[in-house]
Amino acid sequence: MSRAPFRARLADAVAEHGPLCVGIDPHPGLLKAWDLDVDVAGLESFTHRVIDALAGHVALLKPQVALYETFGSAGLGVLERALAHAREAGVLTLADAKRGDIGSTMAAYAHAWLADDAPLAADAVTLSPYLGVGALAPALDLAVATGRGVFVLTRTSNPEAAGVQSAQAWVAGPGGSPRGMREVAQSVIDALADHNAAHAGGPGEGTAGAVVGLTRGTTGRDHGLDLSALGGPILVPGLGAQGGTPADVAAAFGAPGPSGALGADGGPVVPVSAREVLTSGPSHRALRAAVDALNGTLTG
Ligand SMILES: O=c1ccn([C@@H]2O[C@H](COP(=O)(O)O)[C@@H](O)[C@H]2O)c(=O)[nH]1
Repeated sequence: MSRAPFRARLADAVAEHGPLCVGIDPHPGLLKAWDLDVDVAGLESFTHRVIDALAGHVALLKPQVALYETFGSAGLGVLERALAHAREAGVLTLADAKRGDIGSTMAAYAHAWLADDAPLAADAVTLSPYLGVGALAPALDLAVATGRGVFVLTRTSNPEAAGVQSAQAWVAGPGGSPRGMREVAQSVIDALADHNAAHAGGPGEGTAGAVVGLTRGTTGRDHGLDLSALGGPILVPGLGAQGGTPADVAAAFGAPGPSGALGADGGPVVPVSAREVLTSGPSHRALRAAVDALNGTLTG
């Protein structure tokens, strides 16, 4: 099936609804707070309620795959039906699966989340680059072919990540040309930028997005990364429950552009909130009000 590139579809959705991505994170405590049992039926009710409340109201929904996997095959069944429901309701989905493996196994992960005929296909998937960005090629290639997207972890929002992601490494550029010493997180951004540059103006334009977390060391622009050449969307987790604020988003990524999308360099920049929005549920009206309030402050 031919569809517009994910980045263009995301930019349109952000222009229509605002930049916020809502995480669907059905933690046991949230199920209980919504008066649901902590079982597969509760998981299903919670998930479909979020989709019914927010489809047509938010740019992107991000189900957290771990919270479905924990229920085994029945939980993955709930996720499969949820992704189909979201597709029918016309809202973009990002499966937060953080996959990454050697190339031959990566091809199976890529098919699972990004192929047209895959039961769990989403509009985009999160990937981990710590087996090498090159090992992610099957996912990047399939995303280009199917008009889907990937978001690769670069600087995550958790404090434990600094030791690996901020380490200095000697890295080669395209074709083995010397690039020199780089922070690991920046070297991942550089590789994603190379991928996007190779597809500029084509059907895979902006396929490679980056995850740049909000809360660790972000005051002003001191996430410390040069995102100017990325040419893809940026997912910014850490808003709300992890302590990040809309002011931190603006300080780190710049003021909203004319379409309401944050960030001048590439983008769109899509801040994520799960628990802060979800604790306002289960009423549809309250969930929408929480999204409106956050989108208002993010673009205000
Ligand atoms: O660096 C990262 C990458 C992913 N996440 C995920 O985003 C949500 C955040 O949930 P909140 O309730 O808004 O804190 C969650 O699914 C994380 O696994 C992240 O937080 N940081």
